[in-house]
Amino acid sequence: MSEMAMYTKDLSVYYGEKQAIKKVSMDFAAREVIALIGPSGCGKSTFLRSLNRMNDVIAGARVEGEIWINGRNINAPDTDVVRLRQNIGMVWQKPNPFHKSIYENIAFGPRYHGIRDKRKLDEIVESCLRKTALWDEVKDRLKGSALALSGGQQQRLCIARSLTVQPSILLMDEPASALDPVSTAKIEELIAELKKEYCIVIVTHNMYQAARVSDKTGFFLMGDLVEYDDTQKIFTNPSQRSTDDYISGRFG
Ligand SMILES: Nc1ncnc2c1ncn2[C@@H]1O[C@H](COP(=O)(O)OP(=O)(O)OP(=O)(O)O)[C@@H](O)[C@H]1O
Repeated sequence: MSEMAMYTKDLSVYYGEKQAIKKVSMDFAAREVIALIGPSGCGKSTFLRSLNRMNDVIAGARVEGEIWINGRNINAPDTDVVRLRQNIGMVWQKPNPFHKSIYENIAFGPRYHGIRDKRKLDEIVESCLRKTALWDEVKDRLKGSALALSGGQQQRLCIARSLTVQPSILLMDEPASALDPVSTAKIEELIAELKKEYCIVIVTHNMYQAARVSDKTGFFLMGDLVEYDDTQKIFTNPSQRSTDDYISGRFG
């Protein structure tokens, strides 16, 4: 059996009276890519955000149920959310590098967590940029502004930034939807490479992308997890009629 990175048990999320996620139980294996798909408004981003407690900062949002990582329910009130977010990195739809140099974007997190030694920081910067295949493209301009990079490079920089604090899980909310096809292909190659080390949960509207990059796929509809299975099964022989309708483009 594959090693488990995380699982949810009866996870529900409410915005005020409205229930956006309905008792979702889902497991995520280490070193696998899990795609979350479904029509707009079905709750994919809400579910993803709850996995590293980002919904805590949304006014009116309330989370019920359990999320287990390393033998702890991270929804418990005594969870150290800063440490939790070290373990679970997040990459957003729109690249959001800091208005700082390429080097500082990567060094920021480790420095925040107490690493001061310049040689150690240099090592982290190089290794994270290598992991995201950016090193050769930027090694001669580490002091240059991150904002001068292309959109695709900025997104890979943001992925590199999320790796600096040694997470085991990466959450990605439509990481390539703002990028051109070549940059998208690079992000997909990167995901295939990163899954050797990390569990990656990705929300995508692009079903071809889900089919290309993921091992397992979860189909959400109106806050319910309708079906969760091997990606190949979901895209060739789903068990539920609504999954079939969605992947065949009959709605959504
Ligand atoms: N901050 C919020 N306050 C109130 N309701 C919200 C909030 N964020 C999302 N919702 C509602 O929760 C439901 C799920 O939204 P969510 O953004 O998670 O869906 P999604 O599947 O990710 O959609 P999309 O694919 O369009 O990004 C929707 O009905 C949405 O209107």
